[in-house]
Amino acid sequence: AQEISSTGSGIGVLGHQRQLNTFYHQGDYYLYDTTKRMNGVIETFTNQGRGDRNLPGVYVKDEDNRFTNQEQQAAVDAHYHAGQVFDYYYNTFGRVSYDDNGSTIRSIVDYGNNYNNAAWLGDKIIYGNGDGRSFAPLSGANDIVAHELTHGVIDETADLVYANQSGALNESFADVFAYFVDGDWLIGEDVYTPGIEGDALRSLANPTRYNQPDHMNDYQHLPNTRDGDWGGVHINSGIPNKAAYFTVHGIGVSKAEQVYYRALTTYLTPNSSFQDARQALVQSAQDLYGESAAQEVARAWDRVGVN
Ligand SMILES: CCC(=O)Oc1c(C)cccc1C(=O)O
Ligand SMILES: [Ca+2]
Ligand SMILES: [Zn+2]
Repeated sequence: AQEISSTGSGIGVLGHQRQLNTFYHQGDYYLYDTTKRMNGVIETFTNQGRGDRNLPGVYVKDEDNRFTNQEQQAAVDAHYHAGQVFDYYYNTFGRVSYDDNGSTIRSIVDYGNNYNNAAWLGDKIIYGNGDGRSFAPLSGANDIVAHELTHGVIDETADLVYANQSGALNESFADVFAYFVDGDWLIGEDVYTPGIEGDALRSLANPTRYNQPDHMNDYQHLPNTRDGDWGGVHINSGIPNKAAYFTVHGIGVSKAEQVYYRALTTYLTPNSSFQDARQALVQSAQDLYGESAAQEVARAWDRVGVN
């Protein structure tokens, strides 16, 4: 049968026109992108609102290669933003997909019912559609897509244990690379509370704005349970997030992204603490850019009380 890669179009969650890499197969066009290097395929499924027992759901397809229906919007953005994040990691670090071995990036949208979450499940990403009040469909935010795929990168590199300080670092590195991809200090702002302008899930510039600590004096010792957010991984991440904000202002974003990538892929290990992260980042800055950059990174961590 004739099978060809093709270029389609679509409309995203916020009404943006998107150009899409699709695949023609037996009369239909699929959200299946084979244009990436080393056969890095990007494919998008819908779970049609069912739960995790039905993963990965069904391929998203369209008969005229124009994915313009309302119910296709979440899939359009999951596919488009996954391609953007693949390109970011390849163009910036030469990394081919989350595992640097060209693994398929598989996204599933329409997960669950009114699900206000997104998650990396080890080899796929799931996105809820939100309940329309707390969230619009979550794949509509490129920083959320970057955050989830970075969880994949982290698992394949430092593999930071998702609890307590290593877990807060896991969360922070996911937010920091989301910042590098999206370019602003807010996380999730494009889909968070669609009825309220200007707010976000988190802010790296002002963690306290969204009830996160930005200094060790306010580190929250919580139980390593689901109710304790695994020791506060989404709370205490405010401290390394603020250090990242100071680091970018110290050495600039182009150096900072190489320093963060080198720390993640060379020095950090599953049980790394905030202190270990400071050392890994200072050493990476020293390796790549010398003494003055290393001192700027050390200063950034001094300012959040991690010495
Ligand atoms: C920025 C993306 C993010 O934080 O996604 C999550 C949401 C919305 C709820 C629960 C967990 C996560 C996560 O990926 O850590
Ligand atoms: Ca953002
Ligand atoms: Zn996360």
